[in-house]
Amino acid sequence: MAPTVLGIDSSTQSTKALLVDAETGRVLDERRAAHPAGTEVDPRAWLVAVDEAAGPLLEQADAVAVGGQQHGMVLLDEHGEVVRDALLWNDTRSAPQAATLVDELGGPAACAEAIGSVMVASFTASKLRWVAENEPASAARAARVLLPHDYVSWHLAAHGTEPFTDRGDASGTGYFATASSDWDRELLIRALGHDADLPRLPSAPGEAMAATASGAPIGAGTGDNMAAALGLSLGPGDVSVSIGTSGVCAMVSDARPADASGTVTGFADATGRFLPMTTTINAAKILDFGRALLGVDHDEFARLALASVPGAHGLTLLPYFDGERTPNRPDARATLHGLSTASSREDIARACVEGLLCSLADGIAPLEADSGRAPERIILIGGAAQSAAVRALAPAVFGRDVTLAPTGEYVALGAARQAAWALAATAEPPTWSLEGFETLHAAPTPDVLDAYQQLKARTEGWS
Ligand SMILES: Nc1ncnc2c1ncn2[C@@H]1O[C@H](COP(=O)(O)OP(=O)(O)O)[C@@H](O)[C@H]1O
Ligand SMILES: O=C(CO)[C@@H](O)[C@H](O)COP(=O)(O)O
Repeated sequence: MAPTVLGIDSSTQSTKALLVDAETGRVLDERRAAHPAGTEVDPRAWLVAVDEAAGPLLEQADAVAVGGQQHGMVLLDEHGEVVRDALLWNDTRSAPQAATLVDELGGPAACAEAIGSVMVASFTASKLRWVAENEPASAARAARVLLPHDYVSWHLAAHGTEPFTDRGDASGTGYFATASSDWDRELLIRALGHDADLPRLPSAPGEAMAATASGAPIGAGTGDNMAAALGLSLGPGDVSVSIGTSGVCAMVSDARPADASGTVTGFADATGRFLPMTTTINAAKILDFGRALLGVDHDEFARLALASVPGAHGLTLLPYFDGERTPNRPDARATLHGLSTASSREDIARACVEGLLCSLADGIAPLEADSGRAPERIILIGGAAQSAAVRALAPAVFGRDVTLAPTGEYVALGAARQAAWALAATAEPPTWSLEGFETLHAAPTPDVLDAYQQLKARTEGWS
């Protein structure tokens, strides 16, 4: 019988677990469990969720790996107990601390050179500095700092295992040097005020870092976006656009990014290369907000949006509801411009979908500029890629064809591929063929993006 592997996605809203055939990548079983809402969460809730979703599948797996939401700050004391709730990637309270750290490092260009990215509130280091300044007793108790996926992997490992991580997720902390692929302790100490234990890094991608109590190898795991790239087998010329809690545009690159403008974050990937990315804080929630406001379900919301016209009869939504990260406007709020008494429910739904897609178009353009070439494929994934309106309007707003990936859990699939890699102990991950991709065409609607850019420029400096 072919070996089976378990891939786990511990993302913002839920844990998803896939049991997968290690030779073909075929999904054999799938389970999920919800996470608590909010940007500050007791990390033990993720362990409850992983036990619920993955527990029944773990015994059947020959290897396992975990992809997790990036950047979240898990603080543990010397006994491994949780010091305070984890601050998540979408918690913007640490924006001033991020700006201070960037200054202390010598400005945006120096920061990008040191860690591959210009730090913003999402990065773990800025959260550590926030705790050091605002809750010094918690900072003093912190003996170990983990990322969400490290904490979940450690929970699955046999008793006595030292925590471990990978360079992909580590590159979102703000204390990992992407040039040397190693921790930068000076940056950790600068952020937290003292040294702390950090998880072990693999010496090569694909390495088995530990084993479960029953002896199944555990891969290093990685950040959810790095896992999605692995799950999609993202290749040169591909840009993935993920619409989950966050909106993420990503591509793989052999060159180490260091964008001093801060738009493109220069993370490492899970294969030894890099994953230049742009990320928004407001993505699927824009549609969740719209449909709650209109009191309809996903399907009816999509139907309403498609019943309006390009430009929603003059309605434009700048969707920075909970502050934004790309562009870096942590204190921003959303703006709906152009309402008249003739505006309809259909127009409001349309403005939400177009606002979401324009914010993603804003994320694709800098990746294109950075790589100096037009993407060959723009691949749509994530929960909100299931919306019929998103599917119909994405090629119109982006002004080019879009490749729709078959509905699936690509983060968990990528984690499963990493587990299969650890099991095979080969130099490269196994090749799994993906089928069922569909090309979406539409007539371009450039005026929609123009109106959005004008509103964005007009609201610069507003909060
Ligand atoms: N048919 C749909 N239309 C629009 N949004 C959807 C649809 N189905 C799911 N979603 C949204 O997708 C989001 C979850 O996406 P997912 O990629 O699983 O997020 P995450 O990985 O960040 O936890 C939720 O906000 C949910 O409302
Ligand atoms: O902060 C980032 C990327 O830098 C986010 O993409 C998080 O990794 C959360 O991802 P999702 O839960 O939306 O998948």
